[in-house]
Amino acid sequence: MIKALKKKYALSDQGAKDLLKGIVYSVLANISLMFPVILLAIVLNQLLAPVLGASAPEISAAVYTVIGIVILAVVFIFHYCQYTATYLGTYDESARRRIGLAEKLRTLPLNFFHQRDLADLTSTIMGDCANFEHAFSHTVPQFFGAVISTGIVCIGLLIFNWQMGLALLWVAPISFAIVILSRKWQEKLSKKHMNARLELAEGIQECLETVQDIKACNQEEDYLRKLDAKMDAAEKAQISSEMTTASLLTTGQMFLRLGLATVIVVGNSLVVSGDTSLFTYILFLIAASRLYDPLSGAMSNMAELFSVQLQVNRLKEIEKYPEETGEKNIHTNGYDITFDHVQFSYEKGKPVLRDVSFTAKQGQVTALVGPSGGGKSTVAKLAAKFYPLDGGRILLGGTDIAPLNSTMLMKNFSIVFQDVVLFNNTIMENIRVGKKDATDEEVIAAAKAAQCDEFISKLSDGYQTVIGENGSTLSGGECQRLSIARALLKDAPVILLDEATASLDVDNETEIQNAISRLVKGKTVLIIAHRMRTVEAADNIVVLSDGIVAENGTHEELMKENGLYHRLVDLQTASANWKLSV
Ligand SMILES: Nc1ncnc2c1ncn2[C@@H]1O[C@H](COP(=O)(O)OP(=O)(O)OP(=O)(O)O)[C@@H](O)[C@H]1O
Repeated sequence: MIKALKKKYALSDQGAKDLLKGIVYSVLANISLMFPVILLAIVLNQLLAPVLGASAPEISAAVYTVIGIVILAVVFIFHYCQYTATYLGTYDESARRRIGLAEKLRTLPLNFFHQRDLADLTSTIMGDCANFEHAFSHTVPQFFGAVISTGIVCIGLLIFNWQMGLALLWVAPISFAIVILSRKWQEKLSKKHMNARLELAEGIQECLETVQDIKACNQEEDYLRKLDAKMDAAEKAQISSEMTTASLLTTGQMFLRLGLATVIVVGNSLVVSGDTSLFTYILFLIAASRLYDPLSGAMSNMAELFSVQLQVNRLKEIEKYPEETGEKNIHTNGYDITFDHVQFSYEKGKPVLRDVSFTAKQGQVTALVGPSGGGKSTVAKLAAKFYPLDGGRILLGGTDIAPLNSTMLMKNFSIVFQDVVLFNNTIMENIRVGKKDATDEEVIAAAKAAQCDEFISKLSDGYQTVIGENGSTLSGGECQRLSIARALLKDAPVILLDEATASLDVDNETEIQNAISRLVKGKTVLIIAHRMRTVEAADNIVVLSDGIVAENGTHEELMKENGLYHRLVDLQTASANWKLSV
């Protein structure tokens, strides 16, 4: 049972045990609610007996009072236990689930994050987990509790008097069938609603991230119109899903109440014919009022369970995603990076790299140049094993990186990306990301080498200044220098520089390049730069065009070849003389 609950609702061992405990206490709490009904039937039977000329056992008011108090105590105890088992258990499980998800995300390959949409992931981690909290505290135990306890009571009532039992219960299977048979329909509408909500979340996130550009292009109206359309779609999907569920549910619940009419009709005729006692009749009338409430509740819970199952499936998708594996002990013979007939595509059928082969030697600077979209950044990312290849091999010091553990492999790389990522933390900690155990002195030395010291000293709190989300309080060039400082601090044997000096002015660029020159001594350096001037001194230049290596050699060799590289240099020289004219 615990295993089945674990599997169905993606629970931990403890979570499944707590849920089972919650269900058992829900059953007991529901059954305990029948005790006052039985006591009431007995009291009514005794009160009405003289009026109706029937006989009933004489019980004193004191005895009824004592039994009443005992029943109240039992009801209270079971409800208290149900409350603690379901609510406390659920919140503990919720904490475990969130921590588990975070742990899982930590172990997933980078590929996963490139495949999944950020808004979708946020919605699973935040929204779905909050929905689970509600479902597992207010719905799941109550549903199973109501179904099991009323099932037991129904069996008892059928054994006690099968005719009256049938009159009371014939409606239940039909009512439940209305809700169960429409499950596929409800699920389809819930899915539609969920997708519309996700699209809206993506739209809002995109809007917040690009608010500057939207305003700069005077696109607010157009953008808000599109966002409005997404809101309308989400609203319509929600109304349609909820209205359908509510209509089906109300139909089922109304049908259930028909049972009261059949109890009255059948009970009347059985009492009149003398086939049943007045006590039985009264008992079934009261039972009808008590039994249909939990059954109605169970039907509502069932509808919520259908929708929760969709979210559980999304969670299971993350939990099932194969974790980052691979050899953790990495042995390489030096740090040459070799691309050996590499083929790669982001989307099936759309090749981005076709048969790319070259070697970036240790102790040398290898530059990747070429027209935009030629595949330079992709090559740099593949060198660090961000994605699996479609064909060919990438070797680090003669070792194929495909079977290696990415996290361990990454220890050999210092990377400065085009898009700098900074955290909403102090400058000191943002640089320290490069080397967790670096001393303050080491961090400051790296910052000085990356020409950061000057602007940092002008900030009110110096290295302790908090720089806002993704360095929002700094300029593009300052962010880039921090990212270079981070790479300098890491001091790994392989250095990937993707447009590392793109946001710097000429003075800064020269100084940073001096710093980088110190950093790269004896290392394998793969550098992507659009300014040909930056790569003239490179030991090897790989010209990538349309996913293939078009040319390969030193600046002088490539200039002699008079091919694509030559044309790119000419173009840049021409553009250097370009002036803005009005
Ligand atoms: N995450 C991605 N998903 C799908 N396609 C992508 C992705 N990243 C890049 N591409 C595509 O792959 C091709 C190569 O892109 P890449 O960024 O490697 O080129 P690049 O030479 O670095 O370009 P640029 O000089 O403009 O930065 C392009 O056609 C691009 O549209």
